[in-house]
Amino acid sequence: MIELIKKLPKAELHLHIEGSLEPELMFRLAQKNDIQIPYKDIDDVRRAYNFTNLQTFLDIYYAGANVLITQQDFYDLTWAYILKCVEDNVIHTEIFFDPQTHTERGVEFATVINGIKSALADAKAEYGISSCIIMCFLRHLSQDAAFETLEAAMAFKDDIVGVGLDSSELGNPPSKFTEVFRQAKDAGFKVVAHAGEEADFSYIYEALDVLRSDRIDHGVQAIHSEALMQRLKEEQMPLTVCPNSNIELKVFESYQNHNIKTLLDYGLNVSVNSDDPAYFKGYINQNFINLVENLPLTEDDIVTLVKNSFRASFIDDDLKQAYLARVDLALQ
Ligand code: HPA
Ligand SMILES: [Zn+2]
Repeated sequence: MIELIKKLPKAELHLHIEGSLEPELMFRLAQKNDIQIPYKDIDDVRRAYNFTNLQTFLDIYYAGANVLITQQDFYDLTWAYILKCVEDNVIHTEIFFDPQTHTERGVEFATVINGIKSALADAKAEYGISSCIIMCFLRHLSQDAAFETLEAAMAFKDDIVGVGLDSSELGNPPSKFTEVFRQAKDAGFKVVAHAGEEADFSYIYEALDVLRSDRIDHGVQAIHSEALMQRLKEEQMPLTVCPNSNIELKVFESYQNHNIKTLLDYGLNVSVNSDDPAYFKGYINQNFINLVENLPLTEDDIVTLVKNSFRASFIDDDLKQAYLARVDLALQ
């Protein structure tokens, strides 16, 4: 099973680039940029990665992102993630970035996106890895702040495929951002939103009906509504599930209790993703491995999860078919 996981080409659809900042790079950048971080060494950092819910993680994640200052920093961050993609056989990746985490500290929008973009161009040239960029609005901030971010993004419209919604979910429902998502969708951006990670399934309905979401990030709380499950199945609405994240943030008590197999058996379009791999103990293959070691997933289930990652991606249909054929080829 583990051999199968490793040999299958995959797409990753739910990856926060700031969440791929490994402690080693965090230390190097902190030193170079003369930024204080509250850790004395790498072991100390790893000890701090002990979360009780989403917010306890976010506090540490935003503090870590403070070390990112220059375009080269964002390049190095992205390039380090690309090397993990090579290792894990990820051939297409759709990465999130949080512009407000950086612009609030005085780092220019252009600095961030140009660093990410040039690493992704090199990933294509060097390894043939395709990618796209999704910009997330921080939901703990106001809709006005999201509008400012959307305006800044318009200068990079061709570099950004979609907009998303992340950060503190509870108390910040999708409907807080109705107008800015309407404008983004009308401007031609794809729409995704974190919904039903910690908050209840009503947030998933809002993401679908109010934001006109093309995918739901996480979405695991859908399980509590039969009507919603039926709808997600009928529409084949993708859920980008992140098992390690859900365990580390205590959304489920253990891998044995994770509902991904139930969602899959129901006929939903679920995929496996790493979310914030530097913080949640592993990249995409490790997420798959943790699942197969704890749940009765079959080889066919693994293939379905992997194919779903391509089906749910924002690439054009021809490339999608080509990638699905590569999965079949790897199975021969
Ligand atoms: O899992 C997450 N949920 C919400 N916001 C986030 N920002 C990074 N990771 C996450
Ligand atoms: Zn996420």
